[in-house]
Amino acid sequence: MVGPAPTVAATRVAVRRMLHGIRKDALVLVACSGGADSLALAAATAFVAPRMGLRAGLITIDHGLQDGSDRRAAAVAAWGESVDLRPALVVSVDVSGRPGGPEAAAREARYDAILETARACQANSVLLGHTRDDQAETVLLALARGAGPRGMAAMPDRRDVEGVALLRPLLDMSRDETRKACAAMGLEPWEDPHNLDPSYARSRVRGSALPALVDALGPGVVSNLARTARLLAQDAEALDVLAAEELERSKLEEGLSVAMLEALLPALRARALHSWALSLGCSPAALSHRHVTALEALVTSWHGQGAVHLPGGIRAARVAGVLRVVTE
Ligand SMILES: Nc1ncnc2c1ncn2[C@@H]1O[C@H](COP(=O)(O)OP(=O)(O)OP(=O)(O)O)[C@@H](O)[C@H]1O
Repeated sequence: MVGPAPTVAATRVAVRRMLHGIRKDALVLVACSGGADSLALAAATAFVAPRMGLRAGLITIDHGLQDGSDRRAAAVAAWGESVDLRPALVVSVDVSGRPGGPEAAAREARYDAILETARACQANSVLLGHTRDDQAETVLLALARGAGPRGMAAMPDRRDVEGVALLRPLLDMSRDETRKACAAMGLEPWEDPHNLDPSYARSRVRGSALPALVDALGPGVVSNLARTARLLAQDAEALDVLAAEELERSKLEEGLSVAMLEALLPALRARALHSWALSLGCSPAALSHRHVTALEALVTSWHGQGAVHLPGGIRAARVAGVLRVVTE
């Protein structure tokens, strides 16, 4: 008997590993754009989930940004139904009026819709088709933007967002492998024209910067960048635990002890201040490196005068040796 092509088998193994331990009665949703990565992922899930006693459905988002995007989304959902991914849902999103560039706005609208839909249909996990190549591109972009170790830690293979687990089983596979898996299954992926549009930074990284690095340094660059993300994620996790302990120690009734913060190593101080700002209600998306640097300056400057404006209308100031929220 001839088994599946190696790339098809690899996607199935990756999905099986990720789904291992998920509650049997739970619904798993695959987020599928119709592109090669998420199509290979959806096909693998359709194969693996019933054999593991799990129910799996599909969600495809119509961003409404291209002519015919509604027809394409409907075709992806119809394919999902045909392979027993049920429910197979099309969700249309409005990307206008969101902060950031068009790419960021579409991503934010997509994640909001995916999480909302998952909760509405009581799916506690969503599978996403990011590959090693996506991970390498994210690391390069974060490096070039000075996003620091947190940004370069890129995408975790698992992240829990208020009761929904976002799972990325294909992070160890290459885009080339997902293309080959689709071809081996006779599936025709959709090519997103945005992926080639040089007005998007990620497209330029995908189309020129990363291939140039591979040319200069060899094909191992992609997996090395992905490995960098994993190593930084481990470091970030350890530092976050330490910073949380220091933050607790620095807490006073009316704010944070400046003396305690000053005594911390810079990496721990920045993390503690970041967590503190989040605990005050700043949104993670809006809280930038710039805000944290300004908070640090407030702590470590000789006079510690002035106030830092944080997202969400929050103002922090140093008042008599205490970093506190000020309302005046
Ligand atoms: N329109 C969409 N509908 C549903 N899920 C999506 C959509 N766009 C992206 N996703 C999910 O997010 C993942 C990453 O998408 P992104 O566009 O960043 O990468 P990609 O490499 O182009 O992925 P793909 O080849 O699957 O489109 C996809 O694999 C998919 O799981």
